[in-house]
Amino acid sequence: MNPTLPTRRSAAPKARTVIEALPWLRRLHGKTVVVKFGGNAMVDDALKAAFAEDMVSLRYAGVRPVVVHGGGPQISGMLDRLGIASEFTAGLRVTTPEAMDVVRMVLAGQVQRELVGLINRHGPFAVGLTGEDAHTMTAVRRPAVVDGEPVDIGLVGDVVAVDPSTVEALLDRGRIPVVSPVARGADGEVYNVNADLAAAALAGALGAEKLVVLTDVEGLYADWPHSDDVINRLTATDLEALLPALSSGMVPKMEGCLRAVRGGVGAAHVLDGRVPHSLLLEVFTDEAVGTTVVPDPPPGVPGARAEVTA
Ligand SMILES: Nc1ncnc2c1ncn2[C@@H]1O[C@H](COP(=O)(O)OP(=O)(O)O)[C@@H](O)[C@H]1O
Ligand SMILES: CC(=O)N[C@@H](CCC(=O)OP(=O)(O)O)C(=O)O
Repeated sequence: MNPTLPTRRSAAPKARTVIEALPWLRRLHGKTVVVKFGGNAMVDDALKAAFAEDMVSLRYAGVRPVVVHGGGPQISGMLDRLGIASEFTAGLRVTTPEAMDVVRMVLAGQVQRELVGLINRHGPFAVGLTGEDAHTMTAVRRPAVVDGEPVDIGLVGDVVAVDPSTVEALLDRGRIPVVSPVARGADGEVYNVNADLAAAALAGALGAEKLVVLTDVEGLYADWPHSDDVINRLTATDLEALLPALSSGMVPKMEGCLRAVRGGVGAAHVLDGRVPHSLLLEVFTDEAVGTTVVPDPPPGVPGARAEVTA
């Protein structure tokens, strides 16, 4: 017998994986999935390449993937190199006009270009744009809220309107849009938008099936930083109750998940982007990974309670 041919025993687990994926493939065919790739998850070249491969796999599987990328650490690195001070308030960067130039340059000129290049190694799929392009995202200046009080943090915007038609036209042509979280203001300013909130706004406007947020932790920890028990699943109401207790980068991330499911997105998932292909595991298998936020059940239907696993 040829030793390189798979035996019955070795082929079975692979076949099971394919069989498990079939109902998910059917359910997600033609559906839009918005994937937020956080700057902290872009830790090495192999992970970035695996991410690009996953986007192309989704596309070949008949899903319409849209990427919204972050780049917080990359912006901080460039600001440091240029000797420009930077600080965060409630998870949002205090953005002076000088810092805004750097934000725009790093997001649109560096991080977005790199992801577009990595995806396009597999074919002519990725097209980069920012929220400014064709008025895709319009923002208004937003203060941060600290202890219930608004604090001015400069040119930071909250997306108040999304015109998804450009992104939809790209998806209709089989492209993979890669969107930088920079938005135009109706007041003529350009605003720095947190990428989680930009992804949530776009997912809602596109009527996406899922928002998937790839970050540098396994999910939402129930008692961070004291323990690493991950909350597996929670409803929008459960999450709303938790929001005031959250800190740093998790504030906009979970606010984004809440806005997405309240805005009509089927579910929002926070996954560990440091684990190669965790996205495919979430999308195409029964495996419960990371934290899933689901819309509230309709009145009269018992809802799933928040579930925590160690
Ligand atoms: N409850 C929590 N669960 C998990 N991480 C938390 C929590 N609260 C704060 N964090 C912090 O939030 C970080 C993720 O947010 P952020 O640094 O903005 O990542 P990204 O670049 O992916 O948007 C984690 O690395 C962790 O340090
Ligand atoms: C207002 C605000 O904070 N904007 C973010 C935009 C990038 C971002 O959100 O990147 P991550 O997803 O990697 O954190 C910033 O300037 O860092």
